[in-house]
Amino acid sequence: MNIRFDAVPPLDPKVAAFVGGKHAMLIGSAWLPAASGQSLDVIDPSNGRVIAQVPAGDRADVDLAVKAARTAIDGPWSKMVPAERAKLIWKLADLIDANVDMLATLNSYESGKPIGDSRNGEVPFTAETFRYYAGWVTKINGETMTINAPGDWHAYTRREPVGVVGQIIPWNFPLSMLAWKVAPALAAGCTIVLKPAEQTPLGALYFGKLVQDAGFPEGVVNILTGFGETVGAAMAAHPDIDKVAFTGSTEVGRLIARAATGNLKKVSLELGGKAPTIVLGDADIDMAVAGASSAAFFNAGQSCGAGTRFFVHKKIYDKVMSGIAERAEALKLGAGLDPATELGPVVSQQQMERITRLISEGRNDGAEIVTGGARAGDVGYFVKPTVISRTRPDMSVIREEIFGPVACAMPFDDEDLDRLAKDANDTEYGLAASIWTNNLGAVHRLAAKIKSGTVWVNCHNFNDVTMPFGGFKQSGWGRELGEQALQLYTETKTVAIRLP
Ligand SMILES: NC(=O)C1=CN([C@@H]2O[C@H](COP(=O)(O)OP(=O)(O)OC[C@H]3O[C@@H](n4cnc5c(N)ncnc54)[C@H](O)[C@@H]3O)[C@@H](O)[C@H]2O)C=CC1
Ligand code: BAL
Repeated sequence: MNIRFDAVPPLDPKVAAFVGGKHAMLIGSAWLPAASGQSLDVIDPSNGRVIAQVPAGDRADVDLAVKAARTAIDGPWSKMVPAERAKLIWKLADLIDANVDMLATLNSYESGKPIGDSRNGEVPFTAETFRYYAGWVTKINGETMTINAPGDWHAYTRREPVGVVGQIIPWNFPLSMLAWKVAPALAAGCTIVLKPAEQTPLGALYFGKLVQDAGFPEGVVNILTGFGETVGAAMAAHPDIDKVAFTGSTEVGRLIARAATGNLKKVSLELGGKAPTIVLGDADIDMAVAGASSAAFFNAGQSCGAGTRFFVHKKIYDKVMSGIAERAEALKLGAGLDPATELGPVVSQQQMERITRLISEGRNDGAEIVTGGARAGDVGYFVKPTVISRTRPDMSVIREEIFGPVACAMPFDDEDLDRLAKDANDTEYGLAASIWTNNLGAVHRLAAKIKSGTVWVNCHNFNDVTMPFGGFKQSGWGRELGEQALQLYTETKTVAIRLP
């Protein structure tokens, strides 16, 4: 399997100037180095080279950013009329669109994902998310109640911003994860301390510049770079942060939930997944093969909704498996910035080692490696798109979130929907699932039985800003996107008035 290294166009001079410039954190209206003076390296995952250095903040920087966010929520931000806030959020969306080339390049450079996915998918989705929540600002209403008590009463609820929110995001979708958190929080009237992942801080820092260009009051959005164990942990434990929102591993989600008990801050968590992909006997095979391949290989499998446990009816199993393997072998591997790349590197050496370790465990446990099964090349962090057959429910490839381009499959021969749902639910996770069939009865019965926040039918990894996304079981707490995300960032206050 060849990896193209020679087809990366030179960086646009404006992008090169930003990447090569001195990076600082946005705190209030100032761009500051870490109080400790420390920095961390940002790596190009296609070759392992350092492309930039950003501040490695710690608790002192978190304190400063929280103060700035507190001042902003007590100040001009809370006094701004909703329509004015909506205009600012809309303007930010327009600036994201206007800077699509810069943002897409930064996104693909630091994460390794194909530039087409950033340029045509993630960045437009980011802008759309801000536009959608700009629309909500003027529609966050309370209710009036009819009271069950003698006398005259007027009772109503108010929806108020939860306050200063800490938002900790991952590297797999650096810009859309930012938008899923920042946009509804701004719409609700909160102020924000945002921490991008240490692997992908550049897009978030450029976003900070756009926040300033849009004209947000100082301190409404603060952006801290640094490691999870320092900046992230300090945010989770901070006594003056009212809510923390996190996307990442279930392991860190647990740490955050524990740390947040200090001041009982509100917590929302979007964690791991191990999505079942159920292909029934009547499925359109071409559609299922294309969809299941994309479920496993999109974003190099670094998606919490990725399809990783394929349950395929025995009568079409060989056809589906050979179709997925054929597609895997045809994928063009290369740097994210090469426009022809279909599968980029995974984000880091650590992730590459984790993925290849799990593949080896699958092999040692007796699964069949149909294709792939190892690192690709010896430069950068590429993993061959891998198809693993004849897996068993007890294998670590089936139990653990792999977060790499790996499809694991097992056949079934009895279309007993209760049994299928039981197998699909045999995981600690419950984020997403997909069903491939034209049998409407089976669709609705399975959709009701599967314990996951999203069930896709004849599609996978389909997210829309209107559709709530989040997990059952150990996949998290709360729902992002749609109207439901506003509940994560608002408190309901009841006002009951006995009329004189
Ligand atoms: N649900 C999702 O979308 C994601 C799931 N993951 C899962 O996590 C696995 C490991 O990836 P990692 O990058 O190590 O995930 P992670 O959970 O360590 O990192 C995600 C974010 O959490 C921060 N963080 C790390 N430790 C923290 C702490 N103690 N307190 C507060 N914040 C902290 C990181 O700096 C980053 O911003 C992946 O293989 C995958 O299974 C990773 C990224 C996204
Ligand atoms: N974490 C939400 C988007 C995804 O990983 O699929």
